[in-house]
Amino acid sequence: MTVLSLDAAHASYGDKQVLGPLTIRVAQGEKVALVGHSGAGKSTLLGLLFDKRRHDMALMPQELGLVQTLSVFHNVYMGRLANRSTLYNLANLVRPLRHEVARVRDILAPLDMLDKLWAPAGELSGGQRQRTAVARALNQNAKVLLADEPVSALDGPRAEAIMLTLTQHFETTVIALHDVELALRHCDRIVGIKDGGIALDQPSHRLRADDLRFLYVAPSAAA
Ligand SMILES: Nc1ncnc2c1ncn2[C@@H]1O[C@H](COP(=O)(O)OP(=O)(O)OP(=O)(O)O)[C@@H](O)[C@H]1O
Repeated sequence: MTVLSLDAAHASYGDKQVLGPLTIRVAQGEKVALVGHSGAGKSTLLGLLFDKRRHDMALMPQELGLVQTLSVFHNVYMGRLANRSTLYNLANLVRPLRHEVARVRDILAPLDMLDKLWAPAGELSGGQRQRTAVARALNQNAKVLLADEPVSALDGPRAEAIMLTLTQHFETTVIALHDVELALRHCDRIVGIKDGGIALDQPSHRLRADDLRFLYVAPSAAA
């Protein structure tokens, strides 16, 4: 069953077209990696996919979207805002409820972030901010994850562990990754973006890192 699709989609910023025409289908259960040079259009493609089904997908944008003045607890809790009433959310913002704190603690513990539960997001390192955004996505009631470089600020072993967590937790994932080795290890389909279009779309088991090298040669002047 197809859970995400675009048909001859385009994206422009001002009068500059940066993506398309582009057609893609993502089936339920697929773990897709978007790879390609910086500026190829991966984030733009994730944005188009998100616009198709905003209501029931978890999104981890590259800039993370954390509220800097709020604690890690509050930022992670926000993953569930849409599932609760405004009154409940307000009450929990002012005085966090014990079971909500327990749920967030359970998510943060394996991410090694428990000691930062009440730290403001603005006082975290880049890697800690990324793990907070991962926790917020895990706290969302969603089966599909769209993520833009979710582990770029993390060291090797932690990046591996979090990629494993994300691809196991969410039924379907589309993740933009600079690290092609990580993409090949954790995703079952590789979609290579080049100059605003799909230049490669293959199962990971048929590919090696060398096969993806052409995606990273200098983009054309139009990109
Ligand atoms: N807000 C914007 N205004 C104008 N142009 C933009 C904007 N955002 C992106 N672009 C342009 O659109 C193209 C695609 O950008 P996009 O961010 O989708 O690439 P990307 O593959 O995600 O890059 P990276 O790997 O560096 O995140 C680039 O040429 C970029 O300069």
